[in-house]
Amino acid sequence: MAAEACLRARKFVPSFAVPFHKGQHGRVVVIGGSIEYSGAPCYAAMAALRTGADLAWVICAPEAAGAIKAFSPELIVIPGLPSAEENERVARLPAARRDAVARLAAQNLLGLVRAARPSAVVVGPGLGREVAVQAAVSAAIEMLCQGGEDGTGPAVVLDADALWAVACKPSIVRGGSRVVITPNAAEAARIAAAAAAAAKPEAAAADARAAAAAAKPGPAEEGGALGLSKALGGGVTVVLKGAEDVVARAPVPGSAAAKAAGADGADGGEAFAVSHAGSPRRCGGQGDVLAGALGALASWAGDDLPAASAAACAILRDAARSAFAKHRRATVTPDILSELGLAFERVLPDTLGVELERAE
Ligand SMILES: NC(=O)C1=CN([C@@H]2O[C@H](COP(=O)(O)OP(=O)(O)OC[C@H]3O[C@@H](n4cnc5c(N)ncnc54)[C@H](OP(=O)(O)O)[C@@H]3O)[C@@H](O)[C@H]2O)[C@@H](O)CC1
Ligand SMILES: Nc1ncnc2c1ncn2[C@@H]1O[C@H](COP(=O)(O)OP(=O)(O)OP(=O)(O)O)[C@@H](O)[C@H]1O
Repeated sequence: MAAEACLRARKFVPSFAVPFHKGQHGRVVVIGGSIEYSGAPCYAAMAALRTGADLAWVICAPEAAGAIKAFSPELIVIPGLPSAEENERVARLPAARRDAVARLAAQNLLGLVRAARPSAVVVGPGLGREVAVQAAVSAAIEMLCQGGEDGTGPAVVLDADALWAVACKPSIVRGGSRVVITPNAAEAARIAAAAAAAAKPEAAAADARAAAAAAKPGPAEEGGALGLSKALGGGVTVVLKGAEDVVARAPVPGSAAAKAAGADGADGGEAFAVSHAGSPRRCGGQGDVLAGALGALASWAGDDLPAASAAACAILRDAARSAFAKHRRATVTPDILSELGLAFERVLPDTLGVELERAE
């Protein structure tokens, strides 16, 4: 199934045979980066570029902007998230006032996102969990997942601390058909517990948060990813990361896909494991690379986000394996970034569309 999904992905990768201008192969916006975590958004944005996107933005906390700019001149850096001072101020506000401030901050954030005219938005790497940042990003995710007025908005990839926002309020992704979430075992357990708590009659917003906080990671089996997509209302693609990555998407109840599946007596949806050989090294940041690579692939995938996800997982694993072969125990995430181009061609061969001159 993963091999079949990669075959699907080969069909939507843009070729270099056709003339195009800067931006047409992907404009990826990463929302993340805080004073503690400035590496994660860099890894995600650089992975989008190394996978083939033309332009990458990072919208980050003002305190992180200098460090992110210093990482690479390739990145367009916008200090558009609430500052540490703003986080302290908002944390002292009463809840109702906090919501109003969050809505305004979310509108500002979306204004910055729209100005970039993105093909994909990756939310979460290095975002942190400060109150004002989480409130603004949660409201922004909810708006992004609605897909814009004509339903043709950018693909949305939610990773790392954006998944904390989903665990606090699972309904923010409901109805999102061009949305991928990329939880590790801990993040999947939080979202599953929160979605189950939120589904109970008369559940309060605090119930989901309490259930998420108490959740413990369990075994990541295939039913887990499909079950998670279903618990989130279907339509959302889930990439459950682990020793093998499981990609799944349940149909939205009442949709044509759900009705067709129901006629067969099945629940429907798609679920498969990506077990492409990876690296034994578990240095931090590999999830960020996956999220950024997925941002580029999702830009081209239209509705086929399971195929984009399968390809991104296989490419990340292949690149990590190559990096480990060269650097062994010294492998760090930038080594994996350097391997993405060749890994892409091994996983999705014959997608360049042009002949390369052979070195003598
Ligand atoms: N250089 C940088 O800037 C980097 C920044 N980063 C940024 O850091 C932020 C926080 O991200 P995060 O992944 O540390 O947070 P979270 O999900 O709470 O995990 C911690 C908890 O979950 C558990 N746990 C984790 N994985 C598990 C597994 N597979 N299976 C089972 N358990 C697992 C783990 O368990 P423990 O280690 O305690 O056993 C612990 O309790 C985020 O913004 C991210 O982008 C990183 O990207 C790295 C590079
Ligand atoms: N045990 C494993 N063996 C091989 N590959 C793995 C293993 N665990 C994770 N991976 C690969 O690493 C990728 C990132 O997974 P990981 O669990 O490290 O994410 P994460 O915790 O979100 O990372 P980050 O450090 O960026 O926060 C996965 O997509 C998967 O391909």
